[in-house]
Amino acid sequence: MASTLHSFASPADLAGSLADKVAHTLSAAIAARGAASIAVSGGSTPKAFFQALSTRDIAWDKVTITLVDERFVPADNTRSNHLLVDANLLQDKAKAARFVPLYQPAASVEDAARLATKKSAEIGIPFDVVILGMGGDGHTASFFPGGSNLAEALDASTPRGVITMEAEGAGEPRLTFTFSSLRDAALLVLHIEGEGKKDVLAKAEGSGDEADMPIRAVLRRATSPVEIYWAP
Ligand SMILES: O=C1O[C@H](COP(=O)(O)O)[C@@H](O)[C@H](O)[C@H]1O
Repeated sequence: MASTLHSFASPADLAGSLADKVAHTLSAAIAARGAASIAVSGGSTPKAFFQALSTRDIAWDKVTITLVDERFVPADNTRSNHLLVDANLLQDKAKAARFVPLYQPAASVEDAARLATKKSAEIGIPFDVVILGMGGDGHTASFFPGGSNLAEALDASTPRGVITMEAEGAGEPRLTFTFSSLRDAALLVLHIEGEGKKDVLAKAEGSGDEADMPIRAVLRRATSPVEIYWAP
């Protein structure tokens, strides 16, 4: 599926414009179906976007928010993506939204993945909005190069849901939605910032194995157009 690059003069400009686009998409879904869903990424990039989105006028009580991936750590851990969303997105007007966490206080990360799959199945498919990030190693969500379950995660025939991932570059064991869960969002965004990530994107757009740069699976095989939002 084709991708479109949207470039902005600054991260603040990007955050405002992406917040407007997402708010519009969520509101359209609410008008059509009475509910809307969004799966967001963690990491350092989305903070300003989260803060901008939280101020937008949406019927937030009809919106379900979840994460595309999470570390197997509780929500009070400083590395938790849930904590980032709590502090920056579930604020202001967006306080009224429902949040479905991927982390579950289970005995193992595998048990947590099963529970997260069950709970997230209630959200409805496909997601209205998916916001992906990308690491310097070409990972997206928790699709890490060398990841323990990477082939399963990227296989389009793997059922929708949450699986586990362990990888050298990942730190803690991870929980991640599969590629099949994310590829068909009504609005599928790749949000990246900085010249370094633009170079990584250019490399990913070239030839090479998906396993080396898993973002390639999204760029090559997503069934929705990929809207790339970039600022220096
Ligand atoms: O590990 C993660 O990193 C990526 C990218 O993070 P960033 O700090 O480079 O913006 C993120 O998309 C993913 O959700 C997160 O778990």
